[in-house]
Amino acid sequence: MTDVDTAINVDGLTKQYGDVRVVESLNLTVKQGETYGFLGPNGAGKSTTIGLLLDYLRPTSGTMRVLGRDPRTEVVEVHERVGILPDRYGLYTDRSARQHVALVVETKGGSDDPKALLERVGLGDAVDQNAGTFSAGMEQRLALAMALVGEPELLILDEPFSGLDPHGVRLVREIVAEEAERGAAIFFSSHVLGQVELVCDRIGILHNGRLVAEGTLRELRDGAEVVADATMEDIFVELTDARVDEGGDKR
Ligand SMILES: Nc1ncnc2c1ncn2[C@@H]1O[C@H](COP(=O)(O)OP(=O)(O)OP(=O)(O)O)[C@@H](O)[C@H]1O
Repeated sequence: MTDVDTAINVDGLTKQYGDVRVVESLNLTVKQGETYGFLGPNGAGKSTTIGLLLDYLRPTSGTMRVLGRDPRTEVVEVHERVGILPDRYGLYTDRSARQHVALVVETKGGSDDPKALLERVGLGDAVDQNAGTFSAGMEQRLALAMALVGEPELLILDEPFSGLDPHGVRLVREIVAEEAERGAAIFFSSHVLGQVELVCDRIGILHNGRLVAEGTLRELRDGAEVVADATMEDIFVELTDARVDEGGDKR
């Protein structure tokens, strides 16, 4: 597969802190236009992987390509073309939602209408409200609007359902589907397994920094020795618990 066909390509990626490898020999490919769910228990290494892809962190070893570019040497080009919802983001308490989105539009040199993007994420009534007055769910919706600026070729979303009520969860799922329909690749981490099951083309399960399973829901079901109608949660528990038992400890 050439770089043109791949949104993300990771080869032998390792991140080590002291003696502890939090991401270990990770190989991962996300195709153009694909929706890929990146799952794993708390501390599995999902945010670290995302941090490496976006050059927030530097790997110990391994190579990466994001939209054909090396994030270590071409970070500006990568960030221009990727819509990012990080796990932790800082909002300006004294700036409105509109100002936040406008800032991203300006940075990316785009022409999006901030109000339209905010309406899309359900913040139509809070366009000119300061982010300092926002609830956690409203902050998450604003961060998503910022990620959507410029119709990015790739969306990297770290826990996009975090803090959202059921309406918000459904909205994010619909937005992910719409973005995929437009042709964007979407790589997102999540613990909301029912939603992952509904929107992802492929799913990767990370455990203790290693990819322990990858494939379509059907392929994961077949590989996990679970019943035929097993849910994503059944598969997740089976795959990640088994590994803990094998290893004997849960770091
Ligand atoms: N700066 C650091 N120094 C040492 N260890 C770190 C550092 N940053 C992260 N870790 C460890 O790396 C591991 C992976 O963390 P990471 O945040 O990537 O997990 P995650 O899969 O995103 O978890 P969660 O689902 O809880 O968000 C954890 O054990 C964490 O304690």
